[in-house]
Amino acid sequence: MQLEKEYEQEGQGSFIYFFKYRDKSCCIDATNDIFHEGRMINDAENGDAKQNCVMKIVEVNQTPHLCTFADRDIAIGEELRYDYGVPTLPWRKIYGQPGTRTNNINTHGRNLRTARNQDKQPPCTRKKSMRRKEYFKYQENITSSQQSME
Ligand SMILES: C[S@@+](CC[C@H](N)C(=O)[O-])C[C@H]1O[C@@H](n2cnc3c(N)ncnc32)[C@H](O)[C@@H]1O
Repeated sequence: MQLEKEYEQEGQGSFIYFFKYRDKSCCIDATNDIFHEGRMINDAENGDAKQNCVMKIVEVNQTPHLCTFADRDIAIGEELRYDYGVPTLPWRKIYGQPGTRTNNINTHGRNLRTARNQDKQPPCTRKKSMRRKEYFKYQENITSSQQSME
């Protein structure tokens, strides 16, 4: 929680996923993760037409993994969204969609400033941080190595 506040103060946005696993409270901090695209998935409340994924904890070799599953057909170019499970998220108030449900698995995002910025710009077109530039470079490398294998 302390770390989350620090990130918030630094304007990093929120990439911490809280969940319960075998009766323990756990969290995965993807703030400095540049490789896993799951960290880019946005929030939409269950029942909202924009919600198209669910996040599940899948145990593999006694280690919990966060896995995202589509829960309906998703069109090409459609933004992925699952229910973060927190009724009080600031953007839900901004958009006049006060949360009424919770799946009780995480508490992403309390960054009102970021949420307001995102209201103005699509999620992936915000000013790129160094981490994100590195990520795109990584993606380019993968694509070019795939092409050279073909
Ligand atoms: C796990 S990140 C998702 C990726 C983020 N959209 C990005 O581009 O870096 C969580 C942050 O995304 C933003 N966010 C997620 N869902 C949102 C929504 N429905 N409306 C506005 N902002 C949202 C909030 O700033 C939140 O702290």
